Amino acid sequence: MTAPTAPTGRTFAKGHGTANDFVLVPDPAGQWDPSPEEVAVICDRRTGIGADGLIRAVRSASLGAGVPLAAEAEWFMDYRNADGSLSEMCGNGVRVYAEYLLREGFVPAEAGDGRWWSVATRGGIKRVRREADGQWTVHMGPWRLSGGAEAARTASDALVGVPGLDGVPRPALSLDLGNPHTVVALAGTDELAAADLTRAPVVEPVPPYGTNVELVVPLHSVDVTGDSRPDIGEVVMRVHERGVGETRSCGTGACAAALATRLWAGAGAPDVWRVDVPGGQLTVTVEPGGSVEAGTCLLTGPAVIVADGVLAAGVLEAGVLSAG
Ligand SMILES: N[C@@H](CCC[C@H](N)C(=O)O)C(=O)O
Repeated sequence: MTAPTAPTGRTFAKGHGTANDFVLVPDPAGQWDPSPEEVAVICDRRTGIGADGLIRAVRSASLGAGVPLAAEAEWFMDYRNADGSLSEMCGNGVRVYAEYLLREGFVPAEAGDGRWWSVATRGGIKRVRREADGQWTVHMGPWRLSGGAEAARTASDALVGVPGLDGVPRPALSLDLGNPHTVVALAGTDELAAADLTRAPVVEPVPPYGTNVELVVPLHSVDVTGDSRPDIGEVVMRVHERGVGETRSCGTGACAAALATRLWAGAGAPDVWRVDVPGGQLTVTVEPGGSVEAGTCLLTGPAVIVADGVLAAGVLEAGVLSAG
């Protein structure tokens, strides 16, 4: 059993992006390094606050001398999954984190004025921008097919058994968005609804660091400008997240879903994709200059802070003890 390290009476905020929800804990000086058990206690939906993940707001400079991130990004997003495991990146979380930093006054008010500024993550520096409608756009930085050129050629590098379906493993594509993803196309929305994501999909070969699995059904592409090249693609997605289970949305997963579907659609596929998730809608924009196997993309979606609170004294200690 790990001894609790958090002072009790700790404040937190609760927020979500397309119903992917987070507990945000301010720790500017980097004095609290929660154990996996403590994170799990906080994220428990019955005995804790309840969330898909915990975000610790830490000044990059407090991470230690020589951390190169501090010069570029004042704040580091320390992201933990609900089971206490670390992740490199969270696309919904970084938007909610940006909204939280702005609301707390941790960044100047001008950071909400449509300009780009930077947040540090384990997956590298991510630039964020608040749009006029209050949504946030994240420059997600580099993505790549985990299987490189060969995966681009075969359009698949893994097999996924989806619980609740016919038991036949489906071809899938692995992508790296800073964190790992495996995208599987299903035949239609009936299959998507029938998948049982209370159980983890079985991925072969087994990814060395685990993976988030996206089930997708491409819908249609729309030619808005009438030049016969589709301008917007649309895909519907459910996700099983590493370290959590099924969630109602995943921002990095939406990017992976859009990028895989775009590759499968072939030459002339749109660069802008609407991704419908159970918790809402996200937009993924593939930037020019990439190839079929690597590039950069943007993610746009909402970020909402819904509550502020104080963790009651003794909760972590009691939770960690009862979990043990
Ligand atoms: N929901 C997030 C991804 C969170 C991390 C993921 N579960 C992992 O372990 O990589 C998103 O919006 O991207």
